[in-house]
Amino acid sequence: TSPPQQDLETPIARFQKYLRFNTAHPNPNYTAPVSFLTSLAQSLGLKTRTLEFVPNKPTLLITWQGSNPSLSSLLFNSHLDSVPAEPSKWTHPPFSATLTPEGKIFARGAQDDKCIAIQYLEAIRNLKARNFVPTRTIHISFVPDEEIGGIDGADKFVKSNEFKDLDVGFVLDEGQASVKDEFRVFYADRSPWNLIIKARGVPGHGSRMYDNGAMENLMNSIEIINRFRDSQFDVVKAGKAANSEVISVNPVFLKAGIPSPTGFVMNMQPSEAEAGFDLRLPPTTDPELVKKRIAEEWAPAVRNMTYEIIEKGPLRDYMGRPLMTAIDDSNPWWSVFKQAIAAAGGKLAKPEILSSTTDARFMRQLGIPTFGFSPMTNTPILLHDHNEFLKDTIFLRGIEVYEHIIRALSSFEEAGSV
Ligand code: MET
Ligand SMILES: [Zn+2]
Ligand SMILES: [Zn+2]
Repeated sequence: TSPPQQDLETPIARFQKYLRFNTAHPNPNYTAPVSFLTSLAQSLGLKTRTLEFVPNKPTLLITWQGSNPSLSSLLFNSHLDSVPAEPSKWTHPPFSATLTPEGKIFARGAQDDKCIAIQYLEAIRNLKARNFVPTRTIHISFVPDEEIGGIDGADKFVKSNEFKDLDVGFVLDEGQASVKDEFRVFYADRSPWNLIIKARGVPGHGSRMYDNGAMENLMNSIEIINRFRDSQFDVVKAGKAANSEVISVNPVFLKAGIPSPTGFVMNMQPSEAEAGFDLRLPPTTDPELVKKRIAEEWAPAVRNMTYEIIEKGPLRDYMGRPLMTAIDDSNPWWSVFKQAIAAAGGKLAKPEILSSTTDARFMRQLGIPTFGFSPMTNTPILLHDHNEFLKDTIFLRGIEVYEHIIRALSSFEEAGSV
């Protein structure tokens, strides 16, 4: 474990220091980590800028100037925030960044995604120490609010004039751990929708059986939604598609009943009942078909149902195309990226769609080729879980991988116009 007066002389110590800032929702502390990252970047001779599109929600932008400013730049993105943690369910406090004798660093954010933030900077430190000079300019962004949808974070950043001035040609954002020896790379995310369905119905005595009660109407809908969920999950269970290639719909809250001081009134049937769902749509999904299904089957007016869909971000790019980055010869960055992983001595798994969602969708919306990548092999997937950890050896290896990636991408001159 770490001494109380922690020095910052090693990459692991700097990673631990960053992990100790509590940037969990609902009250993330953004000020302290931004000032830590700012001084870290300045000690490396990098230019820093803090942009504040919404008060108290800073985006930190770090720049390593390239030798040829006429080429488009590279952007390495990560988010400052994390999901909450329940300390009582953890073996080590979630913001202690405890390093165990077997080299595991326990912290909320160790995988998602504070590892890449420090790895980007450590890779630059090492490249600078070897007098490497990038041809393309390299930007690193640290954005707020990814975990709550990115509306005040990456979305505002990519739509700003400051972003336009960066002339970004290619983006790397976070990915996900790999349980195998191969690195995973993501060319698309699923898009999130929040769905709230509300039933109204005939109220009445708890003892009566009658048709068209609110609870009955809601439960009918839940059964229908669950059948759809099964139909999607069966495809995955049969091995015909990955989790991220089907539509997921999972109930996340239920709200009904007439409250009483001891809980709920038990002999009255309520006139209203509500349920909330997390939906994730693969990039090629036709949203109109899903909306039709919701209107006609999941929350039909004939069963006294109403609904609200909250689309958390874009589904299509500015040209109306699905938000997918090409993984063929039409995207020159793909082959440069592949070569960089090979040069690092790594193996790359088949590119995937990410089951969850990242800020990459906002960059893809602009048509900028964007991959999701977090260099974690042989690591259990613990994002949003209890006891999230990353092994020191995996973290350090990731720095080397980014050195190769930055070297290759920033020296790539052919794609001058992309
Ligand atoms: C709702 S926007 C995405 C937030 C988070 N990264 C998730 O996938 O759940
Ligand atoms: Zn993340
Ligand atoms: Zn997350």
